[in-house]
Amino acid sequence: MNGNTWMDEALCWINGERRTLFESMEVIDPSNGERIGNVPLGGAELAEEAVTAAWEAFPAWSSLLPRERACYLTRWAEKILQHKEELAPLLTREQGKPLAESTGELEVAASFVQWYAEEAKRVSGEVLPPYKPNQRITVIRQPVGVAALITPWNYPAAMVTRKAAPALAAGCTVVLKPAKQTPLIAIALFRLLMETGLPAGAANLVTGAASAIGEAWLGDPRVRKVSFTGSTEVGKKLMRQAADQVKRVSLELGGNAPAIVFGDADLERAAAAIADNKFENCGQMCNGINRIYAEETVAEELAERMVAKVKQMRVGPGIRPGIHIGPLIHDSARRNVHRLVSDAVEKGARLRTGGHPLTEGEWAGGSYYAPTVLTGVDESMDLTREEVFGPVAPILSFRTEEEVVDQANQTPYGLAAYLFTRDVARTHRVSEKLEFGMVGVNGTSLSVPQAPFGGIKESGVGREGGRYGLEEFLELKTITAMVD
Ligand SMILES: NC(=O)c1ccc[n+]([C@@H]2O[C@H](COP(=O)([O-])OP(=O)(O)OC[C@H]3O[C@@H](n4cnc5c(N)ncnc54)[C@H](O)[C@@H]3O)[C@@H](O)[C@H]2O)c1
Ligand SMILES: O=C[C@H](O)CS(=O)(=O)O
Repeated sequence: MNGNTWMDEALCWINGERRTLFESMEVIDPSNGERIGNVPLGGAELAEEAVTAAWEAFPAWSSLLPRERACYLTRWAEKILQHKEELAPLLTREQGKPLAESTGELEVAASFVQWYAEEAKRVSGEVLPPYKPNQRITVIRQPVGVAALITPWNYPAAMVTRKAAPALAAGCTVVLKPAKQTPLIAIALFRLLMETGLPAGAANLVTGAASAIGEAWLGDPRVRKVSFTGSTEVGKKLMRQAADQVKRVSLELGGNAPAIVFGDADLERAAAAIADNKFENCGQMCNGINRIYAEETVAEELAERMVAKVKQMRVGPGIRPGIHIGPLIHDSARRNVHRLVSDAVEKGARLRTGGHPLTEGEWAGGSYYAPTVLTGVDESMDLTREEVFGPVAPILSFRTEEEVVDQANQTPYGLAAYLFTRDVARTHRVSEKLEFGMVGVNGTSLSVPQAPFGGIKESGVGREGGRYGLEEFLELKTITAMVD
């Protein structure tokens, strides 16, 4: 099966069947601006139809034995891995990331499904000690109900499975809306899910107008849960809409991650880990480093090591072998990145490499930006407060541990933070003081199936991953019985 076949069948999935509409919307390849496909332009009506299918499927799906639900998920994971080489070019074409990153993302996507297939079997309750004679207090866990899942464009495969797998494992049925920039990989993953023989209606996918679909789902009392990954702005809107019916919410929103490099750190290790994180997916990662604080004594050496690494990175169409950095998702994202870099330079930052759009030759038509390292950055510059979401590494310097922890925490966001040091006591001291949901120490890899992923403050509520991610789709029920 080739990539075109996946695109030819780019339709919604409702009640186990493919659905199309007369109206459609285009999917654009960000590496050259060309149209690569069309998907249905769904709205409130289709959204409601999807909820009806999920609502009707819920009693049977939630009544299956956990090990039966696990079988569908295991088959789904196997199919994703079996097809990853065909799906990776599809992901790259609509999202832009290099082919190796797309393959890696599909492996991660499958790992969430596999992990939740196992975890489905471990949902259990508790028997509590009685307060009165002959009293039996039992706590059970039950699926929340129909769950609405809204996914972003930056990790369009992994975010689908990080939400859908725990929801289905818990016994929820789902309606999912992928981002308009990257619906094709979500549709392909759903096709594989349907091929597992999943009962009709247990999982439904709608593409189209985000706010119309969102309003239909948030206003529908049959939907009991919404799980969203994307911008803080949209997350807040969904939270307000969810309040009307007190729906459960999980929000994974923006970040402004600091990376703190202390003078005693292994600088080569720090530079490599920071560069890997910062330039992955062209810097479009919610837990991507946004501010690099280097202790004054090592700031210049860290900058030189970073610049040397960045200069070796090849920018181009992700589909081509040997490319390290693809295009940004669209031109307005590129304009935003350039606005932030220009503001920093105007306010005195030193451009060490990059700092401009790439528009000529092989870059023509795509939204490419030269990977950038800036030194002499300070807090007056907008890029230290806003999420850059692009291939830009801004380096600030600091003198004391107290000062840098305070600066790192000066943000309304609280998703991820990183620190590099050889001092074990400092590792614990600083990790505990950082006001973020996740802290990486001497490394930047945070997203694994077994660990909770998520933020505090305006970076979101709830967690994905691990048994915590499953809890998001379960309700506790206390049964207190008198047995005399
Ligand atoms: N946390 C993350 O992983 C993440 C992912 C993507 C974008 N972002 C942040 O968001 C910024 C803007 O990106 P974006 O505009 O694509 O994000 P976005 O929040 O607009 O989109 C994310 C998802 O929400 C949907 N959506 C948008 N408006 C909606 C509404 N009113 N109701 C229901 N669903 C709605 C989108 O269609 C998409 O599926 C980025 O620059 C970045 O800062 C963060
Ligand atoms: O961008 C947000 C994602 O959650 C990043 S990751 O796939 O978890 O690394």
